[in-house]
Amino acid sequence: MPIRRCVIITLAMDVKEGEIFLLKIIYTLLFLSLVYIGGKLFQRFVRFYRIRKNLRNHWQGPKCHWFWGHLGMVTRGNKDPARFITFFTEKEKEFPLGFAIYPGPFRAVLLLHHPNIVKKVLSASAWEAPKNRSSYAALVPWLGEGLLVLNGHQWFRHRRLLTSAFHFDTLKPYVKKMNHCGKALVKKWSSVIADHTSGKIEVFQQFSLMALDTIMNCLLSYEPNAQMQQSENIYVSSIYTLSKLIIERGRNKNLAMVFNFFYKRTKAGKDFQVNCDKVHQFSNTFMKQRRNEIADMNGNRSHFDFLDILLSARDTDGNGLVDSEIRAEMDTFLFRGHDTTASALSWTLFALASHPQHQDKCAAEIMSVLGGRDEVSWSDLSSFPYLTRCIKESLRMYPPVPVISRRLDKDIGAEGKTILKGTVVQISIIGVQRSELFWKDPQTFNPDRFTTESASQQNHHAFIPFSAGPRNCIGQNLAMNEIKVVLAHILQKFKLTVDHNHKIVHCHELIYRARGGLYLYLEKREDEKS
Ligand code: HEM
Repeated sequence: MPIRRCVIITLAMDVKEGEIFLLKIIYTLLFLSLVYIGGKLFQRFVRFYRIRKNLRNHWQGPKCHWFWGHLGMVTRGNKDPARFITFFTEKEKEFPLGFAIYPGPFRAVLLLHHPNIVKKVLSASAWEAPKNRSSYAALVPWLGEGLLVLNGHQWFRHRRLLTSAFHFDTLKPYVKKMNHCGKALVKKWSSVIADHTSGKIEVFQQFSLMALDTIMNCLLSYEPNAQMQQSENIYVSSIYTLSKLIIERGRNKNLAMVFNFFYKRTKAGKDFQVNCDKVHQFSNTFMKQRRNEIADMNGNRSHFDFLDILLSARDTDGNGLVDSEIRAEMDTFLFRGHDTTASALSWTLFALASHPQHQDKCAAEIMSVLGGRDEVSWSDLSSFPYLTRCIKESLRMYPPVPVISRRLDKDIGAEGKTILKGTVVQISIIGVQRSELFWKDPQTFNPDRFTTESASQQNHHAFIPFSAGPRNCIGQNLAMNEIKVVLAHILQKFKLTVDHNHKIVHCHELIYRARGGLYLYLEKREDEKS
């Protein structure tokens, strides 16, 4: 007798009619669930097969293993961290539009570095080309569902509610706070060097703390004084621990660490959770305190910052953001608003230190505009054309965010090719900005690429450090203002030179940074020595 019939008969001997009926329903549901899961898996496989076939037929890529693909080519924990940067830039001659890579048997990614195709993807609506959430997976437990990772209607709602926080009227009073933090940095650096001697500093760490002071001061009207007391402030030390843990997780050779399920069980994963809790506690407490302040003053608060806007923003139905959404935005903006700016400041100063002729021109421009004042005003910001060109050239060569990722939700065609719905696309900002097809001598630092005349002849999507289209960087004006103010303070006082004994290891870890630090020598400017 077949086993199935035998089981049914045995069951039938012990159970009543009603129970048999119930069992039949359970078995049917189980069977239907299996069919559903199988169908979904089959559907996914068919979609992946179509995408892979399209990529194989129309988008060439570097040679790879027939089954494992390029797994191992860009491996985690690669011994050469600069490999990641070169990987994005060196394939351009071979594949001028972009190329496909297969990081394993069931994954396919299309890397784009041609401005015309990049334009098509970036100008697609946020629904047609949503963010690829898996590229932000490690950040989500910390940052929550903020603007950076949201998609669809939620993203649209948040972006609309937050846009007024970056209008010029809101940004204007921030310049005073930027001056304050820039001056504190100069004071700190002055103490590093004794008169007529030179001092060595690691700029990434210095700018990171300064940018954190600035962003918290601007957005929350709170100064943690991170520049002076990094380890004493729980919030500051926690976000440094979190960044460090995320970077270490990215370097970890153990592939299982990609999955939150395994990572959460490790010591590092538990440490990560403890620090996430501390950061969230800070944001929650701060938010509640501000609510009380607003209530105490019957809404008559004298200053209006980002947090005030978060708390008071209402959509057309009169609904505002709930506490968890406000906290996610606070955490997102404080994190995203400091590390990127610190990277931009570090690389610009490095570029100027490597090219003294440009550094001197910037310093002369700053001194002529400020005329001895030690405060940069809002109107001064548009009076530094040479400095602005140098900053842009640095953002071209060393984009703080070198790559961004999308998962297409519709077919997109460009340059005679089609990218199918469902394809994961990586836009190589660094590849576009160092393309030999669009930039003459792309590896040379040349600020004159950004004169009004040269810029007008350039393909607009060949320079996208802040991305472009509906999901461009909401904080770009704030960032540019801060970079100008801080560099004006530094270059007015100091002359910088490169430490040629220290090898610079370029890498992409959360942002474009130098592994092991970026060291420069400081010297007081001649006119400052007297
Ligand atoms: C030099 C400094 C900066 C650079 C190079 C930069 C670059 C970028 C890039 C490339 C994106 C697109 C990311 C993607 O599509 O995945 C982006 C988005 C974003 N940036 Fe920035 N950023 C900078 C400064 C800032 C600052 C100061 C803030 C906050 C005050 C900020 C907040 C954001 C947010 C919230 C998004 C997500 C916007 C959205 O999806 O609607 N960024 N940034």
